[in-house]
This record gives sequence, structure tokens and C-alpha cells, in this order.
Amino acid sequence: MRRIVRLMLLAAGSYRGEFRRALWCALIAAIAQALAYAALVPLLYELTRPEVNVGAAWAWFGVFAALYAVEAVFHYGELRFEFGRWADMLSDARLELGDKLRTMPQGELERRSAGDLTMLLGSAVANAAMSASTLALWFLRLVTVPTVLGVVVLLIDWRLGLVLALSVPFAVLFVRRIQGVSGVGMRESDAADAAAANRIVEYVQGLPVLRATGQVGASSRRLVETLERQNETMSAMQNRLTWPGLLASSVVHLCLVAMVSVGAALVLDLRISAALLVAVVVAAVRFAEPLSAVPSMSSLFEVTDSALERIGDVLATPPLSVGNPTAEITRHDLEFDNVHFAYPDGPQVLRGVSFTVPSRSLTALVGPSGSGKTTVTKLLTRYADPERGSVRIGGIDLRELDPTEIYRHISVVFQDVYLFDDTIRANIAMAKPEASQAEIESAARAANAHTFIEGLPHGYDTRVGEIGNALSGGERQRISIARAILKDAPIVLLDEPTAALDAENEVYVQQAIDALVAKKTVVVVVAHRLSTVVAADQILVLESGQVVEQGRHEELIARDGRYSAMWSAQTRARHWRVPTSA
Ligand SMILES: Nc1ncnc2c1ncn2[C@@H]1O[C@H](COP(=O)(O)OP(=O)(O)OP(=O)(O)O)[C@@H](O)[C@H]1O
Repeated sequence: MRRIVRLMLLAAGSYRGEFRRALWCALIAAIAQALAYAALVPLLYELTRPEVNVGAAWAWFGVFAALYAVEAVFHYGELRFEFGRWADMLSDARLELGDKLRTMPQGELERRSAGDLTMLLGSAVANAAMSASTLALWFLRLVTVPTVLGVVVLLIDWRLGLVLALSVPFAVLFVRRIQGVSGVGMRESDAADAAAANRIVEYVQGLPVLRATGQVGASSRRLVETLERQNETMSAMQNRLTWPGLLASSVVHLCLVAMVSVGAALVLDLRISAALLVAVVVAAVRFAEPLSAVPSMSSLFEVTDSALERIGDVLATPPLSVGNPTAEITRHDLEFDNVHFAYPDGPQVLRGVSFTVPSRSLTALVGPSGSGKTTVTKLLTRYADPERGSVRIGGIDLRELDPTEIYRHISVVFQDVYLFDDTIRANIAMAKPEASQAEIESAARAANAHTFIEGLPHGYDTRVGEIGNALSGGERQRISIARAILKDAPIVLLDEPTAALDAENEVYVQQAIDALVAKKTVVVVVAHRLSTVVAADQILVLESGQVVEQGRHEELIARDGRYSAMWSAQTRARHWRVPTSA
């Protein structure tokens, strides 16, 4: 019982007050309904006994009708909450969860798959909110109707009342059994649902690659297998619930049979009248009715429980801590101080990385694939906190800073560009929504994007979804660079595009990047171009998560070490390519 109330109040969130009022309405409605059923006993008795007392029958009918009227009024009060507030409750819960996801460390967020998050914000919230109110109603009916009717029958004839009361311990026993079975089942079925959701997202996202590699068949087989497993889990749970469900309703029916037998014996013994027995049996049927809903109620309870567990898990994830929410960045030099970092459940990626990036400088990160270059740039945006050591901007540890303050000073252009399904204009103006058309256009021109945007069906008003994959990788890159140029943050983190772009796009993108970094205070770039590396004020050579060399191009060449070896091997290549085995 306490668990149910906890679940319900949790789901009700900030509408607790109204939810409590709705529960009171539901309770009064349930009691009125039970009393109306109870009023049927004297009413039927008056109507069926040999010498009908018309006055008394009308009086009982009046009581019966009045109680139903009370039930209707309070039921309406409860429904008003359900229909009026339910949507608000859902949207509030989703917003709260969305907010939580926003402040969650990026690393934590990435740990959860897209399918999981879709289920969380979609069905989990809906299940929790919907079943909480349905459960409340059922539970109140389950408790009040049999209690009131049991007491009434007990008052009329203690022997008949006793038979009814005897069914309760059996019913409780079966409720527990059903809860146990459906609890395990629901968890399995929930896991199967999440696996299916993940597989569907993965399948749809990966379709272009699957088509290109001729793997559509193999992957759809995997998808079908997951869906089949989901189906089997569901059927297995239904099967496991069949017997306890049948037994629960049998207990209830057996009790009715027992009551009719005892009643018949009493009638034959002339201890009670046949009319009274008929009236009591009608009430007893109502007594048993809510009990037969127990199996479905039990499954619903588990659905709610598991949905709330998911939600609770997200809400319990500690947000990025902010040591000093009012701290402000006033300088833009960067510092890594003995930083150690590993992704969750992954090997050590950075091992004691230390370097400083002075203001007004360009730092190039080079090194073999997997050496940790992108991770360094991610930690500069507080993607996650280092295990040991500290990352600082303008001398302030990132853990002290509000993430919004960090993002205000940093523009990021990575190779994977995410465009929202909104207009091109809105996508560019993301970091500066109040930007004028002139500002947006000027940023797009600087990023070499204006001409192709003008050529789109509705120019800057073209929605990204409308043109689907019609934007090339280079065009998406240029929109993302226009975004960064418009944002005009003093620090730029950049992952230079690799040769994945075609020659024409590459020239455009490179010009756009040059425009972006030209006037910036601090630039950290994962460098793939020789020209960037040679022009850098500082080159950091990373290897297996450590800075193995550091300096300007000429200094490193003169040192004749790791960088020099890479340089000799790559000078003929147009791009800065460092083989993993190098
Ligand atoms: N989100 C992640 N979860 C777990 N491991 C990760 C994640 N991102 C990167 N890694 C691992 O961390 C290591 C360093 O990756 P990182 O992307 O920083 O290297 P990189 O030098 O930028 O490589 P590349 O030049 O290929 O982009 C790799 O072994 C990689 O597999």
C-alpha cells in the first residue's frame, strides 16, 4: 500500500495537492458506490418478500439513487483531474526529465542508447502517469467496496458475512503470488522492449551503411530476432499469469458458491427468508467484482513500478557539479594539469596530460588514431570530469564553472555535424537566436555557405528535414562553421575535416575554417592539414594518451624525435595522415 502511494505521489510531481484531492474524490465515490450496492440489499428484500412494503421500497430506492448521485459527482471530480491535469503532468514530467538530461554529464548521456531515452521520455513517463491514476482508482475500489459490503452482510447475517470474509485471506495470498510472477515478467518484458527500441533506432540509422555493404538482410534478421524475443517474453509472462489469474477468480467464485450453499441451508432451516438471501447474494456478487480485477491491476502496478524505476534512475544521476555558479571566465588561456581520464567501463585514455595554451595562440593536436586528441577537446567542454588532475580556462577549474558559462566562451566544430530539423536559418542562429538576417547571412558568407543556401528550395527558410540527406558532408560542415562564426566565441575547438570531403568541398570548408580561426583568441585544432600544423604556435604530439612531444614545428623537426619521424613519413601526403602503427 505504501509503495502504491509512493508511486502515485512520485508520478504526480508538482500536482500532488490536486492529485490528493482527486484521491479523496475517488475514495468518496468508491464508498458511495459500495453503500449504493449495500442499499440494494434492503431494497431487493422489500421487493421480493411476500408482503411488499411499497413505502419502504421507495425509501430504499431513494437512498440507492442518492448514493449513486453522490458517486457520480465525486467520480466527476476525480475524472476532472485525470483528463484536465493528466496532459500537464505528462508534459511537466517530460520537461523535468529533459532538463535533467541537459545537465547530465555528456559521458553519462552517451552511455544511454537512443532507444532507451526514447522509451524513457515517451512510454515510461506516460505509463507512470497513466497507471498511477488508474491504480489509485482500482486500489480504492478494491479496498472500500468489499469492506463496506462485507460489513453490511455481516450485520445482516454473521454466518453469511463470515463466508465472505473467509475469501479475503485467499485473495490476498493470490495477489501476492501474482505480483511475484508479474514482477519478474514485467522486468523481463521491459528489458526486451528496450532492446527492441534500440535495435529499431540502430537499424534505421544504419540503413544507408547496411545498404552500401549489402548487410540489410543480416541486420534485419537481427532486428526480427529481437522483435521475436520481445514477443516471446510477452507471451511467457501472459502464460505465467494465466494460472494464478484463473485461481484468483476461482477462489472468488468458490466463495460465492459457499455463500449460496450456506444461505440455502439457512433458508431451508427457516433462519432467514429467501428474499433476504437473494438480496445478499446480489451484494456478494459486487463484493467479488473488484477482486477479479487483481491480476490486471497487478501487471499495471509492475508497469508503473518499472517505468518509475527508469525515471528514478535518471533523476538520481548526479548532475555536473558547479563549485561556484557565479564564477566568470575573464581570460581565455587553457590548461591541462596532469589529467587522467577513462570513459566509463573503458581503458585509460589520457594518462597525466599536462600543457598550457596561452591566449592568442593556435595549438595543433597530432598523433595516431586513438591517441586521445578528440578526448582532449571534449574535456575542454566539460564533456566529463577528469578522474585526476584539472582542466582550466583562464585559471578556473571547469568544475567550478556553470556549463552555460563555459559554452558561452567556446565554439566547437567537430566532424560529425548535427543539424536539427528546423530551418537552415535557425540552425545557424542556434547559439545566437536574436541574430538579424544580415548577421546570419554574413556568417554564412564567411563560411562559404551563402551561395549553396540561396540555391535551396526556400533559401534560409528551407527546413533540414525537407531536404533530408540532400546536404553533402561539406555543406553540413559549412553550416556548422557559420554557426560558430555567428557565435563569435573567443575559444574555438576544431576537428579538421579529413579527406572524406570531395576536393571542391574541401577547399570551401578549409577557407571557411580559416575565416573562423582568423580572429580568434584561442584555437585548439585536431590537425589533419600540414599547413595548420606548420603554422601552429604549438604542436602537441599525443601517443597512447600522453603528450610525448611539444613545441613549434621547427623545434620538433630539429629534435629529430617522434614528430620528425612522422613528418618525414608524411611530407609527400597532402593530408596529415598518421598511421596507427606509426
Ligand atoms: N565515447 C567513448 N566511449 C568509450 N571509449 C571511447 C569513446 N570515445 C573514444 N573512446 C576511446 O578513447 C580512445 C581515444 O579516442 P579519441 O577519439 O580521443 O582519439 P583520437 O586521437 O581523436 O582518434 P582519431 O584520430 O581516430 O579521431 C580510443 O581508444 C577510443 O576508442
